[in-house]
Amino acid sequence: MSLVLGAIADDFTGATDLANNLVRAGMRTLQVIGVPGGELPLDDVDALVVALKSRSCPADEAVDDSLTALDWLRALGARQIFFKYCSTFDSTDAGNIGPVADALLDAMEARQTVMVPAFPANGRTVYQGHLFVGDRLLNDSGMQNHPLNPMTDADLVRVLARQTPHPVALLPRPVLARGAEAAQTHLDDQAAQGVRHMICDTLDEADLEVLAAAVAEYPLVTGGSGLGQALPAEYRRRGWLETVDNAGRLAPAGGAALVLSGSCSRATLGQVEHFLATHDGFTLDPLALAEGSGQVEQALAFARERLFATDGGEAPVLIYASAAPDRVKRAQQRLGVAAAGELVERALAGLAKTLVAEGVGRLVVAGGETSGAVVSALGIRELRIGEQIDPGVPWTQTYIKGHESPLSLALKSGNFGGVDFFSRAFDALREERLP
Ligand SMILES: Nc1ncnc2c1ncn2[C@@H]1O[C@H](COP(=O)(O)OP(=O)(O)OP(=O)(O)O)[C@@H](O)[C@H]1O
Ligand SMILES: O=C(O)[C@@H](O)C(=O)CO
Repeated sequence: MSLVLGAIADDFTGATDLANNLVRAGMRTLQVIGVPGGELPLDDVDALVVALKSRSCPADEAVDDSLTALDWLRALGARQIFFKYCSTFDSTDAGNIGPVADALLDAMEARQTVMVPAFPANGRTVYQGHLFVGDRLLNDSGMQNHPLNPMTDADLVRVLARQTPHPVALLPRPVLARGAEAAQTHLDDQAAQGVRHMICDTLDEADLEVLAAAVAEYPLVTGGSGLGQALPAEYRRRGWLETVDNAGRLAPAGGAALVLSGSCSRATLGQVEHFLATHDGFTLDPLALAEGSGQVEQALAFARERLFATDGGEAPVLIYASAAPDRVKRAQQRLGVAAAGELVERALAGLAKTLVAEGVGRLVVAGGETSGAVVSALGIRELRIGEQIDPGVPWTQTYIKGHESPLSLALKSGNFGGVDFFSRAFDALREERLP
């Protein structure tokens, strides 16, 4: 069968999150990093997810990269295109969700798309167009302090209207409650009135199923990974997708275990604190990195001593720049937002490169931008998606040039994962190795 879904994700952890849900719904899924230059083995692939780093870059760059990915996916015959962004709608008034969605619609000559950021399994729901994280409105969820794209407005119709010159409207819950046909009729009516972008209410999995049934034949859908969980059943119903066993099997894992965290999201801060209660950690500080005070070398020495010394144990260690909002703000005021972020990303990416070359084989990275930097530094082009650790975060595997064994990699979105995620992730992988 041919490629069913081609997805364009605006960051790395977001791509993995979507790929994870597709695998769990039975689609054999390959995640590629950027648009690949050469041939890919696509015989047994139902969905391809292209991971871009286009969430926080200038809008014109995000548009160019997304259009390149679109051309490639359409040339491979993808039946539907999915523009994946964050379940917390991470963007600024300059974009990039609106400009990218508009450019994709134009290129596909499609009249309308849906915006479905909700991921109920992770507490992201939308009601009356307002995005909630758990029981908090988006702007009161911690996302108002995001280092790169603070989200200070939970009304997504209003947020998106600032990013596009085209009309934006709502597909409200009462319509969804009447089923897929009612939803379709509402979407059609709005399209006939020239509404290009439909923000969709979503309270639970049942709403996602209704939405998936209503939009499975749209050329372009957009949103979080929740919609990705519901679409495969619709593809199967239409005879586009075979049923396969275990779409996410990986090879056994090995090598030293390391966690790198550049995420300052609330969930990550809790995970860092929890991990440090029982494991060793090393703090990176952007101000010290800017002064060139040798922090990266110290972090390397710290990790080598614990991971590779002959009497070193199996215990994972953590190197992190994750910090509370006041510390992040202080660094940003001194260095600038982008420069502070880049310093940290560069340091963590460099550490990943060196330590993987020296024997780290199991690596957890926290933060979407951070994951992007690490994956680029490691030269990773493709990831096979495996077992889920927590909703939205699977183990993945890839082969690094010059290494015999695969690198097992978990890319954790900032706000995903239980409080014990960092230690539990490795337990989950170790269990997989038991006979
Ligand atoms: N102490 C710090 N001071 C300033 N910036 C920091 C600090 N620590 C990390 N950063 C930067 O903050 C940004 C965090 O973004 P990142 O996408 O990695 O995490 P996140 O937003 O929590 O994750 P996600 O995008 O998956 O939700 C990165 O650019 C990182 O380099
Ligand atoms: O949708 C989400 O919340 C995540 O997949 C993500 O994009 C965070 O970077």
